[in-house]
Amino acid sequence: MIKLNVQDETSRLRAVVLGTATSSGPIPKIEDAYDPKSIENIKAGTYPSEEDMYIEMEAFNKVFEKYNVKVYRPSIIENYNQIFSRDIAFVVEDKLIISNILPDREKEVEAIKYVIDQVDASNVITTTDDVHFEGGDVMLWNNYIFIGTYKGHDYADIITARTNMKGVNFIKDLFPNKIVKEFDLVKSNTNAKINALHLDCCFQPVGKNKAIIHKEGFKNEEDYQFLVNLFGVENLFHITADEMYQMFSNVFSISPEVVVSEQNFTRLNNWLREQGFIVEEIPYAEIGKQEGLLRCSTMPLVRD
Ligand SMILES: NC(=O)NCCC[C@H](N)C(=O)O
Repeated sequence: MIKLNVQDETSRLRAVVLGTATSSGPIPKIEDAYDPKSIENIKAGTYPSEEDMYIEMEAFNKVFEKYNVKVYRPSIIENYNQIFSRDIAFVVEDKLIISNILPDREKEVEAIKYVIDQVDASNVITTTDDVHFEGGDVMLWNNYIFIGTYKGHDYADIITARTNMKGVNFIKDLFPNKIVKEFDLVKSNTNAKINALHLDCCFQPVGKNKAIIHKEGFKNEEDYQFLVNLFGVENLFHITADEMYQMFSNVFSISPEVVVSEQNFTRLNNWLREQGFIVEEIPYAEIGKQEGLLRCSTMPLVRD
């Protein structure tokens, strides 16, 4: 049995699901892609190859090995993209909540069934189809659960909107002891530089009191101000639209001291080191072409 425990974003990681690039399938047709950065790369002929993505994910896996983290991989579904494990389910305290994910990605859940089966069934939470959330939008931070959402009336037409207010309220009801704070995010189906696909695409805490943030990813200035007040402006690393596009906020914490980051994120990696972090740099830019990066590729099960 796996004894789930996740209380925040950065405590020492002990067990994690890491997605897989194996048999991720051919280059999708534009009409089958579900984020603007993938579409851009399909059009430009620069969509990443399975081989390149495999190499990047193995580099990530090596870092987990180095830190003795138990890694679970999804079972392989032939020709199906299973890279971004973060979104398909997520752990809050001792509960594993199965996402109602974008229908195009639904089969990804089957591939981690063998992991779900190792969790006490009373701690596995599912919900009805109208309640939407994806793990990239959900973040635990001490007494808070932060949730990215999209409140526009055109929600159903926005393929980059993955968490609705029914999803936010479901989590609120499930964890009455937590303060659930939702953030209305800026979305674009067509321009990745103005698309905060999930909360972790424009914001993420690191260490014990710092965070990476893209102000313009938040539709309401008050939401951004809320985070400035909570973390303190001196503890925030602000990223530009281009840096959001490169996915600077989607690094991944192995502990409050150790952050896995992309090797080309020079400005961020220097800041992290100045703050005293150990930065484990790996290549991940090919996977980044699908509008997800390191946090998106993981689903933590146990943190100390
Ligand atoms: N948490 C994340 O931001 N996950 C990235 C998912 C990328 C994938 N192309 C998607 O659109 O679902």
